[in-house]
Amino acid sequence: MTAARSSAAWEWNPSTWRDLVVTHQPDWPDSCELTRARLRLASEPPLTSPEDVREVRQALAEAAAGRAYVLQGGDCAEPFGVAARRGALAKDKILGVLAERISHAMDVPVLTIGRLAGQFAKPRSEPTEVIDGEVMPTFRGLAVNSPLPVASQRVPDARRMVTAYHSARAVMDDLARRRTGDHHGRTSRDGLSWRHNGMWVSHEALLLDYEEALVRVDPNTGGWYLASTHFPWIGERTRAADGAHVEFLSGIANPVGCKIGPDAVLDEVVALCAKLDPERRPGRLTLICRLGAHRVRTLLPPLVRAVRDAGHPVVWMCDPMHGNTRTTGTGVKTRHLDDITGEAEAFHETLHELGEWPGGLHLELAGEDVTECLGGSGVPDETVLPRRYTSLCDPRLNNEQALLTVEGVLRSGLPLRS
Ligand SMILES: O=C[C@H](O)[C@H](O)COP(=O)(O)O
Ligand SMILES: C=C(OP(=O)(O)O)C(=O)O
Ligand SMILES: [Mn+2]
Repeated sequence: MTAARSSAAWEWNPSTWRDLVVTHQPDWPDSCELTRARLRLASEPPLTSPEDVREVRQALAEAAAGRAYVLQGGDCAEPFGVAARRGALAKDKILGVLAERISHAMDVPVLTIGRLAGQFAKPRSEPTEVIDGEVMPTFRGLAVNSPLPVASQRVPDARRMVTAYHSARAVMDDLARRRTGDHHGRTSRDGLSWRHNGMWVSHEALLLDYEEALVRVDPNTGGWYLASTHFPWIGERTRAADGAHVEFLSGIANPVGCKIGPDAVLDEVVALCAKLDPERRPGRLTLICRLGAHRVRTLLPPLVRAVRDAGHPVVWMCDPMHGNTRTTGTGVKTRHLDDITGEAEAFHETLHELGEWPGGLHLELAGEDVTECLGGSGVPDETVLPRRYTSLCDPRLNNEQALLTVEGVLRSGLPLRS
């Protein structure tokens, strides 16, 4: 941290993160291409409006107050182009079905948020991998490199960030067209459901060169907002309270999320909350817990108490995917539906016991009949996994598995709104 950062006169701007330690950024080999990409992105139209960002924040405040539930889902790593557009519509459809089911059972409005229109960058455990005897950089999301198992294609290419933006924009345009054709009205609360027509969107704010270039000024308030998405989140690997990612998200007006994994230290989480939600505003901060099926009952209570004692009115959301990833004997990354439903159920029960509202569920789901996670009628055992395993990164739920996860949550004695 520089001396300037600790002084009271320090003021945030979209590039103050550059003074801090930044992890999980690609080693862009061509700095001229990087500069060109940043300038190009900075000149493009925003993908979201300050009004929409405010509306999502208000909706999340309802979830923080126990009056709404959030359903967030989509790919681990999003494809480009036509596949992204088809995928977004498939996700909108399944999230809508799940939201109706939850809303009906819980008697609360459900806010749906896609993991899309920007979910193009991945933090990885290892910088390299060996494929057919050749060492190559790991795939880090389509905004960085190609998933093809060819070493030259794995070199980071900053021009991909511009392609990512255009892919996201095509998805946003599709969703906007869908919205116009829908007669329910925005975030309508008629009937049991509360669905933003065409979904709100979110992604992990990992690639800070991309995100910085898409910060815009809200002409009504003069403040900054992130125009690459409605609801950015920080991943488990980049949530250091004094790190660059937290600094970056601390200055934008959007509601923000942060993943919390099993290694989180309570003091760190409290420091993180202080930095991201200094005004303790409902809707500003969502903690997306991914603790693992076998540890959630032990780890969640002290976490909830620490955040509550610090006075942050967060949305408590459950990600039952990332704490439950396994690799099969043949090297296939998968997740067991029993672990996923187990963590989701335990999360909801534990929050209920603590007198807190379980505010939502964060899923990696395909919206298609994939065979990536184990369980349900379609994927009874590991031999089925290779049949339709199309994920670019982590294994996603198919529609049946997603529905079974939701039914598990609803069976877990989820408290009805008081
Ligand atoms: O979800 C995304 C992460 O990038 C992923 O879980 C890390 O996976 P890895 O251990 O295969 O790198
Ligand atoms: C990388 C991800 O999760 P986490 O940061 O929780 O590991 C993800 O959501 O794809
Ligand atoms: Mn993932």
